Amino acid sequence: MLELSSVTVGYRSEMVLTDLDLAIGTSGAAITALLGPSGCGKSTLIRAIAGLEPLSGGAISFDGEDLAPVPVHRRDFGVVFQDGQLLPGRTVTDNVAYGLRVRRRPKREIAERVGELLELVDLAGFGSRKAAELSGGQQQRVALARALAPRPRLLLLDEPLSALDRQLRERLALQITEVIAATATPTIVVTHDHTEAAMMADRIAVMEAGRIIQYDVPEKLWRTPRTESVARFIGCTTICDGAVRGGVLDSSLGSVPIDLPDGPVRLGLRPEAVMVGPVTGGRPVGRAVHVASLPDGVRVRLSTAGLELDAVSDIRVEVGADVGFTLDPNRIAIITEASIGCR
Ligand SMILES: Nc1ncnc2c1ncn2[C@@H]1O[C@H](COP(=O)(O)OP(=O)(O)OP(=O)(O)O)[C@@H](O)[C@H]1O
Repeated sequence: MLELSSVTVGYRSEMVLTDLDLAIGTSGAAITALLGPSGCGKSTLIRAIAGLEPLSGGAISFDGEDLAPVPVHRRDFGVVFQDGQLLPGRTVTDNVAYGLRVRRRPKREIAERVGELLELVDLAGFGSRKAAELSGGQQQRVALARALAPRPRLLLLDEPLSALDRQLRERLALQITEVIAATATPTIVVTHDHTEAAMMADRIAVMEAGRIIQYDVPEKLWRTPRTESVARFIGCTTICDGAVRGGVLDSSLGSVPIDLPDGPVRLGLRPEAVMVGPVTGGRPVGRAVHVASLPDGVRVRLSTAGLELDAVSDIRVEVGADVGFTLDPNRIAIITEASIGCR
């Protein structure tokens, strides 16, 4: 178990992490994503866990051992940064072997382990190539192999995919999770992309302004974001209040059956939770103010009940037309810390 209690870290007088608490299970190949907007302190947190930033307050422990007196190289944590930080003029083999050489492992063991890892990251046969001669995706796979070579007890990945193009990112995200599973290494991966977080992680810790505000399995995070800002961060573009009575949710955006106890609720709506259809009796109506044809369907911005609402559509919609819409109760997010108003 990695436990952070009241962790505070600052640069000069400005505090970046303030009283941050988080407990992460570290058995097997569990992957935790650290998700949050740019500048919220994700990299600072990873660096603090790795021992690269001193704490101004609080404590970090691993399996009950306080890490304060344990220097970086004794923590047995593997770290991969955004740009891999390989030794560019050295071979792939030298790079992967680096951590084993500094630990003075026998030559034969190093050769075997390097071979095993290059196989695992799909770079067998690349051992004698210079790191600088590889593509960005290949370099990140070498960095992953290098971090895993000494069998770390925790792997820390700081935005390992952010320098790569989207298609490659998705492929590499899956490959990284396979490698982590094969080596059974507990991992924390930093990302600002919630889809990437869900592709890779078993649990997601959402960070905002130097604190963890929610730590949940992905399904729970999508369905029940704790605050409006978490809801917006995971893609809800409209926040609206409603009330449940007798299994029916009523709001200014219509009524839908829902499996929730009676009482006021606050909804977060992603475009996928709002489906456009023809204007028929009983269905709420909105005016299309913007229409975009995306690869996975038509996205419509509706003006209705004094607010703007993003929706998806299977039918052709013209800007300025009135259309009907319905909420999909299975895709609505229910914000657990409620207050009143629609925006
Ligand atoms: N070495 C440093 N010296 C001074 N301030 C720093 C330093 N490193 C980071 N900061 C500041 O700390 C805050 C958090 O930065 P950090 O890199 O931890 O955030 P992040 O969530 O990882 O952001 P991003 O997603 O953009 O990488 C920012 O305001 C940043 O400017």
